[in-house]
Amino acid sequence: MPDAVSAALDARPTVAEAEEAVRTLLRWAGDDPDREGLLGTPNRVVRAYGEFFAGYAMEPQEILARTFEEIDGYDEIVALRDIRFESHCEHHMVPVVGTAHVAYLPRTRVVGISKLARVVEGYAKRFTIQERMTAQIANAIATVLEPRGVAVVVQASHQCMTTRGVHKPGVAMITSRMTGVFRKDPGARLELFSLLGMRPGAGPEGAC
Ligand SMILES: Nc1nc2c(ncn2[C@@H]2O[C@H](COP(=O)(O)OP(=O)(O)OP(=O)(O)O)[C@@H](O)[C@H]2O)c(=O)[nH]1
Ligand SMILES: [Zn+2]
Repeated sequence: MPDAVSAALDARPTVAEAEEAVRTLLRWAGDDPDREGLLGTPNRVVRAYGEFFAGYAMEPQEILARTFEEIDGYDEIVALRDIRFESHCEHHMVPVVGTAHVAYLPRTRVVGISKLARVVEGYAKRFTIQERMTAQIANAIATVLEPRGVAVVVQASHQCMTTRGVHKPGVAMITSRMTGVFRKDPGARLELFSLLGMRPGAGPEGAC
């Protein structure tokens, strides 16, 4: 875990301090935190934050640690498509919701497929930007599995663009990170896109 993240985890405020911060924001919004309907809200928000930001306590590289080597020479792409995730934009602290496609070309070992989805969760459940999250997912898989290549494609809708600011609903942000053969070999990339049901050059389908 990067030192800055683990230091921040160690220095977490108490529940009471976090609840007080929510009361301050309620007052900033123009409401009265002491009215009946809002009395339980600070504690609910603090518990919701525990879910939204569970990724800070996860170590995605450890999630990938259990691998299987008995694969009888399997040397084709392994791909997991449409992994839904919920994240939060680090600039506005509002939701980012989307899907990730994660693929790799194994060298000698594979990982349990649920672990790929857990790695997405581990990086999504933080304050982040989509580019960094995309790179972190790919880097973790590349580092631990040492495959011949990793590909991560993320498509998401950012509420900071849909519910405020520029107000552009229906806009999808698409990011990708390719390593190894997927970066170097256009044939491998084409095969990947065909497995994922994507046509190179075509527009994205099903924007969130
Ligand atoms: N590259 C990138 N930008 C993001 C992401 N999430 C949010 N943003 C953008 O971060 C930028 C922050 O810009 P600022 O000008 O500092 O903030 P702002 O005044 O609230 O900007 P507006 O959103 O344009 O109202 C905005 O353009 C957001 O759309 C992300 O995952 N990646
Ligand atoms: Zn934002």
